Amino acid sequence: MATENAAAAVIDGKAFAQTLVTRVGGAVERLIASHGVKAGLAVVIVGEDPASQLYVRNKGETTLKAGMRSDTHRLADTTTQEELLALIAQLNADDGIHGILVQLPLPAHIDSNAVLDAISPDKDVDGFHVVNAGRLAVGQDGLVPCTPLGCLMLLKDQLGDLSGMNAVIVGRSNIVGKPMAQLLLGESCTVTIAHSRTKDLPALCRTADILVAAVGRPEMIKGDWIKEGATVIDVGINRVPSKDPVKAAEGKTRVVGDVAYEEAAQVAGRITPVPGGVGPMTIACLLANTYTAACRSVGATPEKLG
Ligand SMILES: NC(=O)C1=CN([C@@H]2O[C@H](COP(=O)(O)OP(=O)(O)OC[C@H]3O[C@@H](n4cnc5c(N)ncnc54)[C@H](OP(=O)(O)O)[C@@H]3O)[C@@H](O)[C@H]2O)C=CC1
Ligand SMILES: Nc1nc(=O)c2c([nH]1)NC[C@@H]1CN(c3ccc(C(=O)N[C@@H](CCC(=O)O)C(=O)O)cc3)C=[N+]21
Repeated sequence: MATENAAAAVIDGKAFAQTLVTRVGGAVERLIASHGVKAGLAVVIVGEDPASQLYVRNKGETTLKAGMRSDTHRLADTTTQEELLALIAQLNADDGIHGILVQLPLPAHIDSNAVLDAISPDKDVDGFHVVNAGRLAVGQDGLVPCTPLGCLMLLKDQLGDLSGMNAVIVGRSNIVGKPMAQLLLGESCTVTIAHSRTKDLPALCRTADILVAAVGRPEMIKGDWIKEGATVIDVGINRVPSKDPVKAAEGKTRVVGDVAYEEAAQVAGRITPVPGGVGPMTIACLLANTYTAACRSVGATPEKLG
């Protein structure tokens, strides 16, 4: 039965992420004290996309906040694949760098898979290397993609044991949908992955106790697609014109998710907002992965953070 004026609990990813960054900072300090190693992250960005520049700046600032080394390599969009591969080889060989992130998307003249697979799997803090995808699939320790890892932390914090729950993931990308499915399967959820060819997506979504939206289409998932009381994780980051027509005409934008938040919040039990939900968790998990990689590089056991 629908409750009148029901409103979902808002999952505060921003606050959770801040706590996680603080915890990573403490663990980083202890690794310096015990092993003399300061965790270091290198971020590589090719080209001038303003949204990418913003993410890269946020990542750099948060990395420093956690007491880590943060190097940013800004390359022109005319950079050749060979030049990029040479930089990665140099970072792979650098003992002070434990994590390497190459910001996606890359310019069209560069083969992204070739670049991602050139990163040493032990430094692949994005978890995009085929070896880390394989480790996740077979349940071995590796590095897990940051966005799905952050979503899982929020879900476990909210719901505790996830076993037996029906999880529907909308989106099958290698960076979000597929690894999210592996993680939830690992938690003994019953997992369904939906995509652009899925039949009757609204009906499928209504079966979900856990609904993860990673589509890249602004506010596509409507309130009446959601089962009452479900937990909704909105991964989408979409820039749309500002609500104010004057500001919109000036080119001002706002960020919305893949879920129609206002109506979904009337039905869901819990929901992540955009902004302030999954996005900040992605950055916090990037730091956690860099710390984990730094520990493994010296044979230390990483502290449990999530
Ligand atoms: N918060 C964060 O930290 C991050 C947010 N994002 C955001 O998450 C979203 C998804 O990103 P990403 O996974 O890279 O996106 P991709 O574009 O790689 O994948 C989108 C997926 O959605 C599916 N899809 C597209 N249209 C529909 C539709 N009408 N019905 C059902 N499924 C559909 C596609 O299906 P098909 O395979 O059939 O084409 C595809 O599997 C984006 O908004 C992105 O900005 C991404 C990374 C990190
Ligand atoms: N190699 C690689 N790894 C990535 O992890 C990667 C990438 N490439 N390319 C781009 C996407 C996108 N992404 C985001 C990370 C944080 C926020 C984030 O912190 N968002 C805030 C602010 C949103 C805003 O206002 O713009 C929030 O949601 O609250 C968003 C998006 C990482 N990505």
